[in-house]
Amino acid sequence: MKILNVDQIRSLDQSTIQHEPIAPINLMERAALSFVDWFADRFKSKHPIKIFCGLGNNGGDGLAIARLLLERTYPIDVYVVRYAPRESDDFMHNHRRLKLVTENIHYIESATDIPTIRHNEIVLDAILGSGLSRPTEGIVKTTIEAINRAPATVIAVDIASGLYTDQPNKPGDVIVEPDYTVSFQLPKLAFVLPKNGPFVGEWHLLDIQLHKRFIDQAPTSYYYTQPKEARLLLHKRDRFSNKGTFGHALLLVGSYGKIGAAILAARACLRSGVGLLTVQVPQCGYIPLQTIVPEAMCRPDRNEHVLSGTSQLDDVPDPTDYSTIGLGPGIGKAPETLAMMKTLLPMLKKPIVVDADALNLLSENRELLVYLPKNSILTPHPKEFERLTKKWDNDYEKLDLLREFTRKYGVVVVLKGAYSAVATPEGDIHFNSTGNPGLSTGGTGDVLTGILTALLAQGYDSVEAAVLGVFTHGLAGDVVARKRGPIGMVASDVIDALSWE
Ligand SMILES: NC(=O)C1=CN([C@@H]2O[C@H](COP(=O)(O)OP(=O)(O)OC[C@H]3O[C@@H](n4cnc5c(N)ncnc54)[C@H](OP(=O)(O)O)[C@@H]3O)[C@@H](O)[C@H]2O)[C@@H](O)CC1
Ligand SMILES: [K+]
Repeated sequence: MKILNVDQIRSLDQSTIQHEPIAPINLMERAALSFVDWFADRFKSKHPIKIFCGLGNNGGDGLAIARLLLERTYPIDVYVVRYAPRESDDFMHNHRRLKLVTENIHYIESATDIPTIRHNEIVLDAILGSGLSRPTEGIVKTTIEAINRAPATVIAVDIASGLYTDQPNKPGDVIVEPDYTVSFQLPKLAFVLPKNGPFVGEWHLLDIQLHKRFIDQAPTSYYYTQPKEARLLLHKRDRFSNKGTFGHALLLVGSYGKIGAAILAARACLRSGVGLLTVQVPQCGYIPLQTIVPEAMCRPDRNEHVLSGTSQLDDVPDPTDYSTIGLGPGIGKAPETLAMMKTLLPMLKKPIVVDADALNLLSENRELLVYLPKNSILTPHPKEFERLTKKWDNDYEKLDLLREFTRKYGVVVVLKGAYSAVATPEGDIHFNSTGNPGLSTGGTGDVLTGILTALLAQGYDSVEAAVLGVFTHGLAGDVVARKRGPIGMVASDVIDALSWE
């Protein structure tokens, strides 16, 4: 699913009006109706609802919603925040219609007009929407502060008032902090950026049938991976295939005290469809690996405690023996392991997966970055990515850094976190839609490395592997969280819940 910018959203609105065709006021009515359907489905008991409206079309939405809620016998009070002398046409139209059916319309011009909001009430925030052009101030700011202090449930219509759709807010900007954001048709970039968490809450999209052809043709570099799209990436298996068809992966993983990482990556790799798997671990990992993961072949390293590259069976692994390599989980940063990377990386010709301490070794030895084969997948969490690049001031700067890095080295970066971002060498960014806070536990990154290594070994293109792998990893996390709650889950549960259907 595409994520469009604020100008495109405005043009999409116009394109729908022209091509459907539909009158603007009827499009607003459709948006309000879908909002009220969503609301009535969720909030069955008729708690008092306070609807705060601005003077633009977001306010117009609020007024239309108020009328439709009244029709469904919800007790409503409307508060129009009069911050400017002019209202939008569709605001005025809905204002006239609402005045015909209720007297519960109040006007806020100064702080004393702001009502007390109680805990059993519901607040709808329709003060400012995607038309935000400057920080909130004056009576708008004071009203937002009152909403944020209130113990009520707050629902933002389209987007929280004061939050920019696709540009950074300044620290100290006053923005509504909703429990829910209910928006229309397409996600906004603001919804998937970590620092915006308090200003978005749980977000939902309502389909208001905006012009499909416009959306299909609109250029963008931001995407949000939906289940349907992820499923389309999955390769079908031929009845006559054999284990050779699905590749032979090599995992270079583990060190003394971190053999668990090796085992998790290996198990996840096997559960993600790899044909054959060889795991090279330091000698101390040989017995646990062979015992716990009998499906994998094991190359014990000559070194007892860390990976040095040379194995007891033969010398440095010959990359041409393998479809791909997964490098990093649990390897530590020993000089022997760095030496292994220095020997191995220049020998590589096909994309590999790089995670954890392999990333940290790369950030401490940046001259090695150029040896990463094109389209390799790097899976840093934000701190690791910061070490590879530099500190950023806000999430938008982080996205720029991501794009700069993937273009420069021709690699795919999976930046892990809520809505993990898959950044491609072409500069596109795919935000993931699955996953939950339960995945922030030791070992889940090792599981992801195993998954991505398996997909590359099976011949998936790197971007598709990253998008599908991250999606499926998050989905498995969601299945576990539903059963145990996010608090009770561990990385092994995620492997057990992996499903490739
Ligand atoms: N597009 C779609 O697909 C659909 C859109 N719909 C709805 O339309 C909404 C967008 O409407 P909108 O463009 O009228 O913008 P909105 O935010 O209501 O107000 C803009 C006004 O506020 C002003 N203003 C700006 N910043 C300010 C500030 N800090 N403090 C005070 N004032 C400020 C700004 O002033 P200006 O920048 O012009 O000086 C302008 O006058 C969208 O969010 C959704 O709810 C749905 O109905 C249907 C489908
Ligand atoms: K709003």
